[in-house]
Amino acid sequence: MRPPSSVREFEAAARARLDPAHYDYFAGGAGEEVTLRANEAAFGRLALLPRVLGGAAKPELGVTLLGDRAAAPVLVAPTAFHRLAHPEGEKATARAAAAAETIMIVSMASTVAVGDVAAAAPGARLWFQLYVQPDPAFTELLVRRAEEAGCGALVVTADSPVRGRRDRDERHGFHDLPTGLCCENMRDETGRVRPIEFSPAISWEHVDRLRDMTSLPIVLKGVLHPADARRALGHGVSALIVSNHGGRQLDTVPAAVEALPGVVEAVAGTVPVLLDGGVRRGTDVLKAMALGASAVGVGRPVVWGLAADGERGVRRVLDLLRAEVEDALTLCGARSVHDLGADLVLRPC
Ligand SMILES: Cc1cc2nc3c(=O)[nH]c(=O)nc-3n(C[C@H](O)[C@H](O)[C@H](O)COP(=O)(O)O)c2cc1C
Ligand SMILES: CCCCC(=O)C(=O)O
Repeated sequence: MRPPSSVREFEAAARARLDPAHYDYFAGGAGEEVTLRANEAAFGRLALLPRVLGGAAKPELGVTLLGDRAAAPVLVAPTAFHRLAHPEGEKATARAAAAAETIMIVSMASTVAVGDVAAAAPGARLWFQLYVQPDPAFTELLVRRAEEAGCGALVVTADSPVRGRRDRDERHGFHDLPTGLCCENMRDETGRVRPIEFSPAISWEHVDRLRDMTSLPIVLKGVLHPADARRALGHGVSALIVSNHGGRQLDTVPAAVEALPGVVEAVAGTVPVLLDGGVRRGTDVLKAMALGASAVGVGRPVVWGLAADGERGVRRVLDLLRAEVEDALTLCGARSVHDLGADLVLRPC
């Protein structure tokens, strides 16, 4: 059979393969899914205003983020439970990310322990995503595991003081991983798997504690308000990810790309600003970068690739997006992803 030739087709292929409860877990959002829809729709409303006669034979797509090089400005956003999508789970995703020469942010809720992900994918550039746990000693254990696995950054998710309310999961009664799968990073010293806890009282002090705990760069994920972006700069944060968690946390917040310009303006070039949410095409990547993002993350597209065809599927999703970015860049008359300015994008009035 012909391999899918777009992220959309990968989603259809994944849907056909997955248990409906698992598809809905991956696909769904919080509440009325207003934000989930908005993430993609907002990219559609932005028009590109290309330049002509300015291209390069081989446009520059590579970016360096916190010392890690990515061949294209498309990272693997952290998503949980990859073994629900494919038996090889995060190992397959990491191998594909390594082959595509991009950075994978491993979810704390991975179904393969971060050390085993690293061991399975030599050469992979991994960052580790953390939900601060109410037990500080356990949080520290997770940080040490990420360090030992060779992760290059700690991505602290700030948009989830509680888990978002997702009707699709309620409808299916999907609350736990099936027998045989678990969040492997959550084993304590005795090997017992702890449940992931959310921390309603998570605060800037937790970021300070993490800053004291590790020399890894800290990336704050889930920032939408410019005032929070400014505040983060005073807490030793090395990068920000503008994200609404793919519409899975607080519903009716703005689309990620709509919140991006305010955050970019607030940090004024002091730290890189990344974006995730709704990126499905190379043109979306260009729009985000024109509005000031240093790179983007993709969540569901990677899961669709994994569910459709394991490592090969993820590799193809990442390669497709890379090829689309290259194509769009050339059609926009730009030589490099570093040359894009806000004048490339016409915003609706
Ligand atoms: C199935 C799924 C699981 C996710 N798990 C996590 C997670 O464990 N940690 C986290 O910080 N974000 C998680 N996210 C949010 C993603 O990192 C990212 O913000 C979002 O998927 C981006 O939107 P996109 O799916 O439209 O690309 C998850 C998203 C999805 C769809
Ligand atoms: C306990 C795992 C949470 C994963 C997550 O962040 C999500 O489903 O959005």
